[in-house]
Amino acid sequence: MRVLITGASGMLGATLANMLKEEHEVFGTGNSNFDEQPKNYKVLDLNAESYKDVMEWSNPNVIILSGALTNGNYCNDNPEEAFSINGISVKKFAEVTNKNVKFIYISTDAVFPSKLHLAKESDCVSPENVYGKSKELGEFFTKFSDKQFCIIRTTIVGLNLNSKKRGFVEWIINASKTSEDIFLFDDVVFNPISIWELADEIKHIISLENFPNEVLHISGTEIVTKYKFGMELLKALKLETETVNRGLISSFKDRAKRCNDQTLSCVYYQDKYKRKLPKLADTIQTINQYYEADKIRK
Ligand SMILES: NC(=O)C1=CN([C@@H]2O[C@H](COP(=O)(O)OP(=O)(O)OC[C@H]3O[C@@H](n4cnc5c(N)ncnc54)[C@H](OP(=O)(O)O)[C@@H]3O)[C@@H](O)[C@H]2O)C=CC1
Ligand SMILES: Cc1cn([C@H]2C[C@H](O)[C@@H](COP(=O)(O)OP(=O)(O)O[C@H]3O[C@@H](C)C(=O)[C@@H](O)[C@H]3O)O2)c(=O)[nH]c1=O
Repeated sequence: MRVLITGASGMLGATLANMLKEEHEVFGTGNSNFDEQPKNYKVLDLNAESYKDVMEWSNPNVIILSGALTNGNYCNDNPEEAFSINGISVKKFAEVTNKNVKFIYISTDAVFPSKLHLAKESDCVSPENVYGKSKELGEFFTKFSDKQFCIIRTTIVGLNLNSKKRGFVEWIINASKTSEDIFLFDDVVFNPISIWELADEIKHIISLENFPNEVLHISGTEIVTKYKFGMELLKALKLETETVNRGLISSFKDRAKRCNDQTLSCVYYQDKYKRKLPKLADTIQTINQYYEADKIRK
């Protein structure tokens, strides 16, 4: 299959491109070039008027829409840009593709409000910040396109293949290595899945004879606070935990509102598709495996 992945310079997209290339012809786009970029890679600004060149080049059977503005504070300060990149871009892809092309839209727990614990696919969305609202718009254009679609809501953790980037996990690791004090939220809960484990699920979904055509929650099966996650991660990686402090999201006033309950129920997906999603220890073990492999490579 020919698979186009947007956000292929990002944390999830770069790993997806790497893992899917074993079975598919993969084409990736991102907003900038990077040293580790895959073979078939082009810069495509999702704000651009036309996506024609990229569509002619990749001619995909499946498009994985992973490209997004993910910085919640930046989205709040720049709502038009956030709605354009995270939402309207999906409409533009729908307009330049025929109805046989399948869409997989990567969405987020942030479409739900804090008051929902273990949000289900059938629960009403009600985002609390611009980032969440812009992802809700992306879901809308995915659902109401003429394509077969799968919207995956998730909460991911992992390492960046793109050495210019640094996410949540790298932030915790680097702080430990440089003895920088950090405050991890002990009042925010989530059920994380690693990018490699999620990529395996996406591989499975692409291989299905009957494409899902629905919203699916795909994440880890255990709930932790961000603080506990950070501590468990550092212990597994045999790194110092001394500079990790308990923080409270409620004391971070100067930023876009975030939910303190980011949990997603993955029961429907596991039951219907007969899949076993990872426990926290599996997810941390997977990160450890890629972290060690990276150390050896470097
Ligand atoms: N990280 C998380 O905690 C979670 C993420 N998600 C969703 O998962 C998906 C992947 O997230 P993640 O990999 O962490 O994101 P990253 O922030 O790591 O990567 C974002 C990607 O989008 C690209 N992008 C940003 N702006 C533009 C633009 N104007 N035009 C084209 N491409 C652009 C970036 O390109 P460039 O590198 O050039 O800037 C990059 O490739 C997203 O859709 C996100 O909403 C869902 C739940 C949790
Ligand atoms: C989690 C956390 C963040 N922070 C600070 C640093 C960090 O750069 C900033 C933003 O936190 P996060 O990166 O976790 O972003 P945040 O917007 O909270 O998390 C989200 O990410 C987006 C992309 C999603 O889709 C959501 O599902 C969600 O996981 O807040 C802390 O100081 N302590 C913490 O424990």
